[in-house]
Amino acid sequence: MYVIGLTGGIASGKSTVSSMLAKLGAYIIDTDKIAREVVMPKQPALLSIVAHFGNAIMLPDGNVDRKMLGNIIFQNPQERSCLEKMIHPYIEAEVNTCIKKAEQLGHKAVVIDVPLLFEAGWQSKVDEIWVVYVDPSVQLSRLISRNQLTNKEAMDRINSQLNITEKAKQSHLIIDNTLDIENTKHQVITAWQSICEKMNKIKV
Ligand SMILES: CC(C)(COP(=O)(O)OP(=O)(O)OC[C@H]1O[C@@H](n2cnc3c(N)ncnc32)[C@H](O)[C@@H]1O)[C@@H](O)C(=O)NCCC(=O)NCCS
Ligand SMILES: Nc1ncnc2c1ncn2[C@@H]1O[C@H](COP(=O)(O)OP(=O)(O)OP(=O)(O)O)[C@@H](O)[C@H]1O
Repeated sequence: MYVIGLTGGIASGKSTVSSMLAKLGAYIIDTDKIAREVVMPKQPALLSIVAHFGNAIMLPDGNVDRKMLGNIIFQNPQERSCLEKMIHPYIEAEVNTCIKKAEQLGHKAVVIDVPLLFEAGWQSKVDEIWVVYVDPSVQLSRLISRNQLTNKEAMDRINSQLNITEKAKQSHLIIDNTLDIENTKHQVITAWQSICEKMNKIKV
C-alpha cells in the first residue's frame, strides 16, 4: 500500500483538496472525522476526557462541547498535549484499520488527511507528504470567516501548529491553495495523475 500523507495548516484547504482527490477516485482517510468518532458517547476516549477536563466539558446531549474544549486546548499547550495523548492512539488504530480496508478493496494507494502529520511525528508512517499551502494572511481570513472566530482565537489555533511555511519545506509536493478553486483543482489533477502513473496505471 502506498500511503500519501496530506497535511497543511488549519483552514489551509485539506478537506477541499481531499474532496477533489476523492472525486478522482482516491481512497481518503480523514483523521478529523476519526477524531470526532472516537469521542462519541460510550467511546473509551470520552471517559478519559471527562476524567481530565470534568463534566463541564459535556453538552446535555452526551456529546463533547467541542467549542469549549477547543477554547481550552488552543490557549494552553499542556492541556492540548493531554488531549492529544488521550485521542491520538485511537486515531492511529482506526487509521491502520482503514488502510487494511482499502487494501481489501484493491486500492494500491491511500491518502490520509492528517493536519498534525509533522506535530505527531507521522512522517515515517507515510511514503509521501503533500502539503496544502495557503498564504498565511489568506489562511487567517478563511479561518475567521469559516469558524466565526475573533482574530485572537484564530491566531491561537494557527500558532498551535507548526508553521505552514515550515511544513511546506518538509514536503514532497506543495499544493498552493491561495488562489481560486479552479487553480487548486489543476494542481490536484496533476498530482493525482502522477500517482496513478507511479502505481502503473492499475486501479488505485
Ligand atoms: C479541540 C477540538 C475538540 C475542536 O473541535 P472542532 O470541531 O472545533 O475542530 P475540528 O476537530 O474540526 O478541527 C479543526 C482543525 O483544528 C486543528 N486541530 C485540531 N486539533 C488540534 C491540535 N490538537 N493541535 C493543533 N491543531 C489542531 C486541525 O487543523 C483541524 O483540522 C478537536 O479539534 C479535537 O478533538 N482535537 C484533538 C484531536 C486532534 O489532534 N485532532 C487532529 C486530527 S489528528
Ligand atoms: N481556493 C479557495 N478559495 C476560497 N475559499 C477556499 C478555497 N479553499 C478552501 N476555501 C475555504 O476555506 C475554508 C478552509 O478550507 P478547508 O475546510 O478545506 O480547510 P482544512 O485545511 O480542511 O481545514 P481544517 O484544518 O480546519 O480541517 C473553507 O471555508 C473553504 O470553503
